[in-house]
Amino acid sequence: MEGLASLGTIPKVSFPPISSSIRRSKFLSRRLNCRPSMDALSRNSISVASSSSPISPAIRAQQTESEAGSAAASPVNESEENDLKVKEWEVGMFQDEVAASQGIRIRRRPPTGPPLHYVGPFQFRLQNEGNTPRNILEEIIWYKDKEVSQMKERRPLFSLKKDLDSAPPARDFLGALKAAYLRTNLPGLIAEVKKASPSRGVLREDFDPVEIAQAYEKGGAACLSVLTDEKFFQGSFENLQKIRNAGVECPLLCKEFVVDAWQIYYARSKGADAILLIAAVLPDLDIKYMTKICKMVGLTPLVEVHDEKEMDRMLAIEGIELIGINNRNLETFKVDISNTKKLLEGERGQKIREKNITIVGESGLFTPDDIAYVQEAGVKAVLVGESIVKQSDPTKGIAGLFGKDISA
Ligand SMILES: O=P(O)(O)OC[C@@H](O)[C@@H](O)c1c[nH]c2ccccc12
Repeated sequence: MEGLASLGTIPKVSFPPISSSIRRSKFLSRRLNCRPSMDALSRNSISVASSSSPISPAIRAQQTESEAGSAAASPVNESEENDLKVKEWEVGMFQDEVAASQGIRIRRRPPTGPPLHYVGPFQFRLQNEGNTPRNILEEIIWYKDKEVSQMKERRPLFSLKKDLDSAPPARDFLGALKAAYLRTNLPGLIAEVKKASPSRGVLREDFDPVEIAQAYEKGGAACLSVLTDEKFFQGSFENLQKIRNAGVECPLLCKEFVVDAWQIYYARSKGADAILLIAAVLPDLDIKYMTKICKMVGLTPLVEVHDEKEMDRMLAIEGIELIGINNRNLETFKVDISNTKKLLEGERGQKIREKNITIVGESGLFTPDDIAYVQEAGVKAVLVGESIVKQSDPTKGIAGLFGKDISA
């Protein structure tokens, strides 16, 4: 399992009963709104991931890469295409099972609708219970899944990779946070360039991302976080690029909802220095694989957790150096800064210190007392948006947040 991230091939298994293969193909054709060929229907041995090696978007990115490479040389024929689609369906199925076994409630994409012959009350029931997102995070993730697959079609991985050489060099995000802590004896600030959010609406009407970024830098921010999600947060990759190209020296976190390793390459190509990975969305294998991809391309992964279970999962993974504790529950929007304290207490806190992991307190921080509270709890950095972005002068907003000028 550990080595899965680096493998180029996926283990082959056979579907024992031919009928289940046919069922899957039919099911898939409904889901994909296409008809699988007889070839795919009659095959009882196709290449899929075995359930002992749950495949993730991470692996899909690898597949995309090799698919992209081979597509140029030889066009994929119909039966191969069908096999691929069957495989994708299998992959999705295992992904949700694996995620659920790790306590992840967020489903990566809507479950397939009811079989076509189901009518009347069944359709009604299934639509409400299955195919509607259960909360805002799930809604964002389902949308992101579609958005990313469209973006991938326009910019396949192999072409994206070529851009990495010409991307502005990655800077040391974690190093900047540590240096700020040493310099000020206060948590290093990741100041967020955030126009709006689903829970708070528009935070700032006159939103000039570069001006805000420069004001944050002037105010003593160690790093910046730039929302790139357009639909729910009114952010963009254009903002990220503009800030980077304007010469802002603070390392930049790409604040995204990552569901596919492709997004990591994309963020780097746009000049990001770090990227968020959300444990409530990504199973362990994705986190492991994606952290490796991040390191390969020079991005610092910031892994976000919001409860004990997610923290324990991340503490069991080797090589994680930066963990954010979100005080906002992304499923309910409830904000409670005592969450940071709760997750750093007792043995957990001990383990975090032993592993020398830097903890970021995220969300709902407004006053010097809030900062002191999370610092006391053990954080060495904070991620702050609303309270500083709303100030007419965000530079002063930072001084207000810390109760003193931290720029010197
Ligand atoms: O505006 P606030 O409450 O200071 O929060 C900032 C940041 O923590 C929040 O925007 C955030 C934390 N994790 C996220 C994941 C996705 C989108 C946004 C977030």
